[in-house]
Amino acid sequence: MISVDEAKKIIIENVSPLAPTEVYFEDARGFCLAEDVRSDIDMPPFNRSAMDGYAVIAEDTKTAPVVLKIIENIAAGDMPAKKVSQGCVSKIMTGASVPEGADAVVRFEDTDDTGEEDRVKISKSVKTGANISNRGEDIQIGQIVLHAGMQIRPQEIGILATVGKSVVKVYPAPAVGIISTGNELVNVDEKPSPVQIRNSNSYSLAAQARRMNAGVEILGIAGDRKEDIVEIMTRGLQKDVLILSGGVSMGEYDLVGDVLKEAGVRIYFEKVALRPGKPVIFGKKDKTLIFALPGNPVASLVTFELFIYPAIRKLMGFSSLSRTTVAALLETDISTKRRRREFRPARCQWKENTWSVSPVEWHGSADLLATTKANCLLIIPEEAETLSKGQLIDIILLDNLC
Ligand SMILES: Nc1nc2c(c(=O)[nH]1)N[C@H]1C(S)=C(S)[C@@H](COP(=O)(O)OP(=O)(O)OC[C@H]3O[C@@H](n4cnc5c(N)ncnc54)[C@H](O)[C@@H]3O)O[C@H]1N2
Ligand code: MOO
Repeated sequence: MISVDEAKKIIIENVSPLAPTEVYFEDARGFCLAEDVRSDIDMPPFNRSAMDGYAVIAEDTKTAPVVLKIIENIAAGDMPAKKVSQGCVSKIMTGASVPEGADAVVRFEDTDDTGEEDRVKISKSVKTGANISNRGEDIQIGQIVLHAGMQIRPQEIGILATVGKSVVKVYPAPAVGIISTGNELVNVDEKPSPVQIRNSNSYSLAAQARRMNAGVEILGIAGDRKEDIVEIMTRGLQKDVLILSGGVSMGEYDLVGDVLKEAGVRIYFEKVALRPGKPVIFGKKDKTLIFALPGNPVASLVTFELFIYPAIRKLMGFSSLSRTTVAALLETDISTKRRRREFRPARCQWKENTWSVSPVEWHGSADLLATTKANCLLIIPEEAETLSKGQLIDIILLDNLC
């Protein structure tokens, strides 16, 4: 049996990024940029007022309070028409172009009314450059503003808009197919008999993959007969990633491993030293990555986050592949089972300048409801004999906000 780290390493070594594709920039959120993006403009594109006020010659304000003559009113988007000369000012709004001659802006709050429409009293002196953002101080024309490999978040979308890059090259998300196996499974809208259960794994797995932007097709339920699994798997092998759930342990009807081998899938591993999720298969056929996960819903959820998450991140061109892990203070003692690395549903919160974590009440690998109370997985190392309240422990954050 291999370790979690070895399993991850094998997966990562056997995944290559998908070929980049062009998308409209508004659709690029969450994807990894596949090209450097340069600016076609300076930002700001002109010397710009950062405040509503008066464009002045700083020298004229030295003797403030001083009364100066207003020669123009410049709004954002206006081209200034007049040069500011000694003794004169232009009224200017935030975002407007600073007129020739002016070298500072005095805020409205630092002026007083004179009672005359074309005169203003400057009550406070300003230094040269005050309240002016200089042309090109943020971005210079030709500068690389976004680098290949960056994740496109809302702020990168804004930069793409700023530099007029409406079509951008990204690594696409994979097409994912999901098959659940098991004679006991029924569809969501059916009432299970006393020996049946509803298929939940297909939907939680689909949601996990969709949250990464993947295109998902739920391919259906295959009964525990080789022919059933083979038939539905043929469709799944067209995908970039095929996920199967159930039928991977030691039972007489656990046929997934055999079916994969008979279909010519190269199997890299079939068991990993972890809890929950020991029986987990990773294989590959042509370009398709195949993950066969244990049927127990928490094992399915955890093995997705541990193994499929990094595989999809790599397909999508990212270099950071795993979910965020942080150290947290354990709030209770925990008894360990040892030998396999354990991942327990837990709840963390930011308290007194540190993360604190407690395991949630959990009845094992089938208890999916417990995970709805969790926002992280607490990691119990293979070798840990006991874990005590107050010690630092690694946790994997499952949500953006905890
Ligand atoms: N003799 C052994 N038995 C088992 C072992 C073992 O090492 N030796 N491992 C156990 C572990 S650990 C797990 S996890 C399970 C994994 O079993 P399978 O992947 O073969 O899964 P199934 O037997 O098909 O199902 C297990 C459990 O999960 C329910 N299930 C299955 N599919 C779904 C679904 N789509 N939605 C919701 N629930 C599902 C299923 O009804 C079972 O209750 O094996 C142990 N046994
Ligand atoms: O490891 Mo199984 O995955 O306990 O439930």
